[in-house]
Amino acid sequence: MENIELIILFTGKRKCGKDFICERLNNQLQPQLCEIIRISEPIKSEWAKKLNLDLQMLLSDGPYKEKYRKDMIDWSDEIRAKDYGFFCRKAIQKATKKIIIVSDIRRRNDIKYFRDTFDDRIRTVRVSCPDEVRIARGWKFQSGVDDVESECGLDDYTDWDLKIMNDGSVDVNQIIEQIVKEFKLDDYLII
Ligand SMILES: Nc1ncnc2c1ncn2[C@@H]1O[C@H](COP(=O)(O)OP(=O)(O)OP(=O)(O)O)[C@@H](O)[C@H]1O
Repeated sequence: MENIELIILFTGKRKCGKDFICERLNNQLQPQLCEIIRISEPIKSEWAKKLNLDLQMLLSDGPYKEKYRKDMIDWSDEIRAKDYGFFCRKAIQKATKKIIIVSDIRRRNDIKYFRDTFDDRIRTVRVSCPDEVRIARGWKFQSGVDDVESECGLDDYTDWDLKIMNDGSVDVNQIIEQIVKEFKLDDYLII
């Protein structure tokens, strides 16, 4: 983890396009230098082990993960209550590259964990998108998921290094250019 130079934390509501933007950014950066990690990965792998489920299905973006989302939130919150950095630590421990993109920051304590551990190597990005666009992308309000801390905990957080509107009106290449410029990632781009 001493090797890490920069960790970019992405956050935003369900279906705002966090994962989409992170994948596009990562694809433009040199693979030996940059990687995406997901806090949901250790949550899902522990959950899959516990219930003997198919981890790959759980990791994919589809109805399978939605079926278990609420139960995973409730269960992982029990673990966080004892150790708020548990899943963040597990996720970052596997990282090996210099530039780390975290695609699914959801809580103030997630930011706190990274801030306390990596200090000025952290950058934060808030991705936004109107509800009607999220709906068009498959979002449907779900009680116990959309009205709990994992969705709303960062609604009134304001200390973002960068805010992005991903409503489809801006070309995603422009969004990536903006991120590269803001965080001085030019040296890491694929030439
Ligand atoms: N700018 C965009 N242009 C076209 N499609 C997009 C754009 N942003 C997101 N999408 C599509 O919208 C869907 C939801 O995006 P994505 O999975 O990245 O959201 P998310 O914020 O990671 O959601 P969740 O929190 O549910 O994991 C995906 O199918 C993705 O391809």
